[in-house]
Amino acid sequence: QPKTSALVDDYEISDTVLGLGINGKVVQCTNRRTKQNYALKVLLDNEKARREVDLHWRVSGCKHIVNIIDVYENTYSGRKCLLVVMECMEGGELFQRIQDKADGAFTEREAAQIMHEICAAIDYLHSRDIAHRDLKPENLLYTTSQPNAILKLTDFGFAKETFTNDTLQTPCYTPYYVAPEVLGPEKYDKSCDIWSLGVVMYIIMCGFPPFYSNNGLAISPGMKKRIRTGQYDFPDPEWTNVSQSAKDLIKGMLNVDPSKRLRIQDVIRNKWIAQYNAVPQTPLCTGRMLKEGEETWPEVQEEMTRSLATMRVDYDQM
Ligand SMILES: O=C(Nc1cc(-c2cc3c([nH]2)[C@]2(CCCNC2)CNC3=O)ccn1)c1cccc(C(F)(F)F)c1
Repeated sequence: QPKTSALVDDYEISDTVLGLGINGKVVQCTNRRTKQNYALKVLLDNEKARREVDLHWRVSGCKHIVNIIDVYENTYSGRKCLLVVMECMEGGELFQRIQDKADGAFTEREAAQIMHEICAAIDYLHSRDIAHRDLKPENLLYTTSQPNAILKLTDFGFAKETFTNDTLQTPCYTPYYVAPEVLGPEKYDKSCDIWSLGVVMYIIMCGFPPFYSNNGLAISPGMKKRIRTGQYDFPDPEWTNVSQSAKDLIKGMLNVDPSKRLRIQDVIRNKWIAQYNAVPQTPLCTGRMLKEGEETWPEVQEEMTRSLATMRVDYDQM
């Protein structure tokens, strides 16, 4: 039910560009009446954009998902656009906030609390049979730069419904000739999100990614193999003081076999996440490592983007 009145009657669009999404550009805008700032995502109206908006709108009520305020369907220079007005996340990206902390101020307990927030968003999606499929650092934003800011997930450009047509799965209806792939190929889409959760948690705990290409290319053949075979470790000294339960949780999320990988219910029930307030306040070196790796951070983002693209293709073919 997008509005067909002109967005510009209600909002003034600023030329402050907040970022580029998969399907469109994000700029700041201001409500003419309330003078409140919002983020505006401009999408060319097509099937992909309709799916993004529809899925995002469905889950917009979750506390840890960026809320949609309004959607307009306007035509600009003869092109139909979908204009998505969202709450303005003024706290910036997750890893920028961790990097800006004073040295030694970021502890394992804070890391657990952050993971709890991200898991709440993924649990909200997966329990509604929606997979995000693009969970990565630049899609995790804070509401404000205050200490009590809330972390939220954004960009539903690759989100997908994962309903397994379980009507066929109940024994009385599954005709013997139904091919296995008809019974729910989508079951692996959710495990994409769990793998991403594992990578994000690994970086939160130490400030560098578990997988990286060592020859400067965005994705070296070696890196793809290391991801498929789960070749990563917890190198000292950065990981020396990190709890075993945190390491075990990461192992469960980075399991190379998607069918053996933890489900979101397993993750949020895990003690380290469920009782994040009881996690030891061990200082982590994340902020320092993020600062040291600041110049190569765009490559880390690029590698994660490519790994996700490969995984989406692979899982769609399973
Ligand atoms: O980005 C900001 N506010 C924001 C941004 C978004 C947002 C939506 C999407 C994105 N951002 C990205 C940008 C490129 C990286 N991926 C995410 C692509 N896809 C989206 O769907 C939503 C709501 N408020 C912001 C606003 C004011 C100040 C600041 C800063 F803190 F940087 F000063 C940031």
